[in-house]
Amino acid sequence: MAMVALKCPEIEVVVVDINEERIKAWNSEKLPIYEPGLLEVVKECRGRNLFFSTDTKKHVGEADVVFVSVNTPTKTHGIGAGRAADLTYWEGAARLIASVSTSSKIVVEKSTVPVKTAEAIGKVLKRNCLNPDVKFEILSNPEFLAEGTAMEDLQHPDRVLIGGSDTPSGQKAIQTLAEVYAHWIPRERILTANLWSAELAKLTANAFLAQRISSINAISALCEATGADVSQVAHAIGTDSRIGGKFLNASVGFGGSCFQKDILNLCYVCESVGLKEVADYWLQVVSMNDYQKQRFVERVIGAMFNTVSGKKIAVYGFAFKKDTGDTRETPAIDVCKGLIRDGAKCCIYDPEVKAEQIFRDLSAPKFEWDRPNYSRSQSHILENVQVQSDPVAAADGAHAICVLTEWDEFKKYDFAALYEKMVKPAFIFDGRNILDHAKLREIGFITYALGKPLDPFLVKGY
Ligand SMILES: NC(=O)c1ccc[n+]([C@@H]2O[C@H](COP(=O)([O-])OP(=O)(O)OC[C@H]3O[C@@H](n4cnc5c(N)ncnc54)[C@H](O)[C@@H]3O)[C@@H](O)[C@H]2O)c1
Ligand SMILES: O=c1ccn([C@@H]2O[C@H](COP(=O)(O)OP(=O)(O)O[C@H]3O[C@H](CO)[C@@H](O)[C@H](O)[C@H]3O)[C@@H](O)[C@H]2O)c(=O)[nH]1
Repeated sequence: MAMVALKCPEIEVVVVDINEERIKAWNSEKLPIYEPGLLEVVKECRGRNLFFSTDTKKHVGEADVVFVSVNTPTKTHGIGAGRAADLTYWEGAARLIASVSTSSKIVVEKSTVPVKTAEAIGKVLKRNCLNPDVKFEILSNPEFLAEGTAMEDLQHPDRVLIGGSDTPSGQKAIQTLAEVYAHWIPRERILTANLWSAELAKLTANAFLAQRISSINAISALCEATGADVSQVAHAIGTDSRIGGKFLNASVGFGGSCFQKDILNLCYVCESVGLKEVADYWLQVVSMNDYQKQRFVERVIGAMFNTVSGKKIAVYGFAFKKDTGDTRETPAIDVCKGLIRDGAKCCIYDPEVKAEQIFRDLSAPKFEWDRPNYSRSQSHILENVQVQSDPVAAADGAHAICVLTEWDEFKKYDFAALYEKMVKPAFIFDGRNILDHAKLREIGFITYALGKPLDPFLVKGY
């Protein structure tokens, strides 16, 4: 919405949220999320044609176009728990729109939703609006930005997708929204589709992207077993223009609020229409991701003589990727919990994630719909977690460093100095393959690089 305000000075944009704290932060110097370049844009537009308010009734009532971007998390209980999207917030927003509307509106689905949500929302809007002259046109306009690069993604998107109904009023609404984006996006990049295609395209895009990561992560395990190098394999296949080179970085696992949620949602939709085999196919992407996190934990414990009990392990990076403070579904949660379950003491450093957030994430029970064995109390977890604001202090007296986020600053650290402060043998487990492994070995570290030929120290029988 900040980008719309920036590019369309004649449009008044009001962001409303029921969360007062967040709106207060949006109106301050310290925004509620860290996203490079966002503060500058907000500062330029705020008070001009961009406003933040908790007065949902007033501003929704006055709007011609309402973008609904509320959260659509995975259901945690009831029918479809662990798979289906929880549409409570969406329905709440739709009821509010219906109750305050005195003029016709375009309602834009910006949240990621299951296919056919527009149909359900249409019914809620129609049945709850008291004024029979008010008409609602629903559009699906899924968002494809990635966190950490959001401003660049919004400024130069590969495409914008707008789905609407085939009726004349549906087509008119599509054109209205297309004109907003046409302020800065070339027309040929503004794609139109029917509602169901647009809704399904969003889930499919995330499923395909996540599938690439799970595929290369599966190959990373095979590389370690055979002496191949996953970076070389990824480069070799990525130069085939049919495959392409992006999203082939092997990692400790994908995280973020979207990939897992949206694949589970896709699987639920498949199951609901009787396509069990299709659901099983996509579910494997999530299972492979869980396997990769577990494999990393086992690698750490196995390398350190099968025991991490009482050992301090420095964890570098807690965010789910670099350049964000977001920790939703970050692989660091599962990895830290896995190490602590085996007795390790994790000392975590992340340049953007606050200590309260880390403690909250590690104390919350994971939604364990598929892993009943993990349902132990979380209290022992927190006793074994320390959060450090200094990476050197985090490594002081540690047996190992685990790199779990690809923050650029990690590459610049003085690892020789860190080595001096650590217990020997000192280990480094690079879950993002961002460090100079040859140099680390020269310093004396036992170095594990994901999907790369194993350090002789880690090979059985050495
Ligand atoms: N985060 C991303 O990078 C990203 C990218 C593409 C799509 N999406 C999708 O966008 C949606 C939102 O994601 P998010 O990460 O911003 O979630 P979020 O939980 O950070 O934010 C959602 C906000 O909606 C507010 N809200 C809930 N009900 C409301 C109501 N009735 N009226 C007004 N405000 C209400 C909440 O208070 C919250 O601040 C999800 O469907 C997500 O899948 C997110
Ligand atoms: O080669 C890669 C690329 C990414 N990742 C990991 O995958 C996760 C997701 O990364 P990314 O997709 O860059 O960030 P998100 O903000 O989750 O963005 C995804 O999810 C958004 C929400 O739906 C979509 O809008 C975006 O298009 C889609 O990329 C992160 O943990 C990354 O570290 C890898 O492990 N290897």
